[in-house]
Amino acid sequence: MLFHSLDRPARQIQPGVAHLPNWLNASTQAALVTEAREIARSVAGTELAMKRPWVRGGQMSAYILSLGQHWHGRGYVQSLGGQRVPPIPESLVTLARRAVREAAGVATELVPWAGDFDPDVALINYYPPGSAMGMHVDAHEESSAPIVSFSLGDEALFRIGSDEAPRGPWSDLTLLSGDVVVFGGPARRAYHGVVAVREGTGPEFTGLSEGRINITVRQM
Ligand SMILES: O=C(O)CCC(=O)C(=O)O
Ligand SMILES: [Fe+2]
Repeated sequence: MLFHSLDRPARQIQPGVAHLPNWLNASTQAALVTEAREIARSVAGTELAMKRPWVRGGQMSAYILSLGQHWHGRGYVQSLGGQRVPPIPESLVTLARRAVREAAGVATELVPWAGDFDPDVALINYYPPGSAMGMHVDAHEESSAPIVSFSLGDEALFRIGSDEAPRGPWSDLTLLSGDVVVFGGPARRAYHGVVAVREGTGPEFTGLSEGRINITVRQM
C-alpha cells in the first residue's frame, strides 16, 4: 500500500520488459480473485487441483493452478487423469492482449506482438505468506511470444535479469496489486523470480485475505 500514493509511471525496466503499475482497476482485481477461487474450487480434490509442484527435487512454496494446459514442472499436458484442464476465461485473454499492446508502448521490443498475441495457457500462482519463487526461465513454451504477468494481493519483490546470467545482474521491482509486467523479445528467456512477498500489504478490495496471486498468460 505504501507505494500507491507515489507516482509510478509505466516504464521499460530493461529491453523487452515493461512494467505497467496499477493497470488493473479495483473491480477487475476483485473479479480475477473471485474467478481464480471458483476455478480452484471446481477442480479441488482432482488431479488438477491447485498444488505445490516439485521442480528438480524441490517442492515449490507457491501453489499452482493451470488453465488451458496443465504445467507439471517439466512441461505441459492437455489433460490429466482423463480430465480436461479448465479453459482460460475469454476475459483474461482480452486483458492480456490489451496489456501486450500497452506494454509495447513503453518497451518497443514488444511491438511485434502488440496485435498478435494468442495465449493458450494461464498459470495461477498462489503465494501464501512467507513463500517465494526461485530464479528460473519460463522455458516450456515453444513460442517466443511474451509472458503477461498480473499481480494481486500482497506486494512482491520481483527480480529479472538476462538469459545468460542466472546470478545477475538484476533489475528488482516491487509489484503491487493491480500491476502488470510483460516480458518478451530479448527478455523472453531471462531468469526471473520472486524474492519475497510482503505479508499483510495487499489492499482489502481484492477479497484476498492473505498472500498474493500472480497470473501469467502464455502462448505455446
Ligand atoms: O509471481 C510472479 O510475479 C512471477 C511468476 C513466474 O515467474 C512464473 O509463474 O513463472
Ligand atoms: Fe516465470
